[in-house]
Amino acid sequence: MSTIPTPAWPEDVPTHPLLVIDYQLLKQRDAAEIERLWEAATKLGFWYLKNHEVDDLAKEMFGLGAEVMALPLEEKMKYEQGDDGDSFGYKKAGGNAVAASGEPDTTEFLNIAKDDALAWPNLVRRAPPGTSYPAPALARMESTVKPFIEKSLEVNNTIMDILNDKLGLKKGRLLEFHSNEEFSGSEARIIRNPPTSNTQRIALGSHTDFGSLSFLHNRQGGLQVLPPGSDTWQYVKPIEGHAICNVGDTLAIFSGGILRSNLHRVVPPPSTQANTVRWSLVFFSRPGNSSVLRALKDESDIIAKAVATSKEGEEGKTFDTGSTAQEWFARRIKNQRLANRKGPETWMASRGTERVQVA
Ligand SMILES: O=C(O)CCC(=O)C(=O)O
Ligand SMILES: [Fe+2]
Repeated sequence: MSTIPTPAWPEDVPTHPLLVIDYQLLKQRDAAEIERLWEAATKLGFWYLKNHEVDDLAKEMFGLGAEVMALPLEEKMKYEQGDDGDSFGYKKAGGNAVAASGEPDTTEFLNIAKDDALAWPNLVRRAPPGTSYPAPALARMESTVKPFIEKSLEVNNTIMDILNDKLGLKKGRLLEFHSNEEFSGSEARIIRNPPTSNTQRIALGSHTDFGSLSFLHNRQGGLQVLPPGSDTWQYVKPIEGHAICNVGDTLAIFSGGILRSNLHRVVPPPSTQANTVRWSLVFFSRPGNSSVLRALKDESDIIAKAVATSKEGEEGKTFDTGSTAQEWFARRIKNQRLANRKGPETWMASRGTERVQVA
């Protein structure tokens, strides 16, 4: 899979530009680069990240993904995530709704818990081998998954540390929520989407990400964002060597809406890439399970001001969720699953900070 060259992006397809942020400059805490990151994280909530040092590890992960997804469905289903709101494990194509109508998704994915990868050779979140993760994932946990997760954590933690300081929080506050000492929903996800002749078919429904930061690697297009104030979905063009990073719900909530968790979805790749199997890979950083999701307004004047001036009834309402990170994820995951669907209300119950409802 990773050896088959990806057809070039069709230049006649409109795309939404993202700022390109240089990870090496962020590591040096370059002031101008920090300002550009801040602009990206607050306006759209998406940016490209270059020079991030994870490309080789991402390639290895794609190789692992190809091995896992080539297994018979029956074998993969032994490691299914289940219907109770657990994310780790395998999700078959068609397992989730993509909209209130209950239309099924077309992507299959494997989620591997950060906690399991870091504790390896122990498995601390999933049942023992045989019911935990498919054999190729266990075989490459040490050589591939663990290094990918460790490096992704380094990248996301660097970004989080910078955003923390810009938000006026005490040093290291956001990182406290994301400590390795507590179990969390943080996970690596490998996604496969088969080609389809139906170019309108939604692969992964409109959503905001559940956690704090997402670090995404893809080769083909198909990811779309709904830019603020627009009702037109726009492709994000994949650029070789550039990851795509985005802010999720929990950072939006902690920051009182200053950081933006933007709606996105996945549709089939356009024209030149339409006949290819689409692969993507994400590392999601999520807060420790017991973290209470609310704006940290008593810890930062900047956040307090943002909450005070936010519009009544819109964002303001969602900043005090009354929910822990664990409850937030379980609710969202559980209610996306078609096995749990009662009607459109199940989809509505799966929503996070999404402010615009798109059917
Ligand atoms: O595959 C992609 O490009 C995006 C995947 C995504 O949005 C997700 O898994 O939350
Ligand atoms: Fe997403």
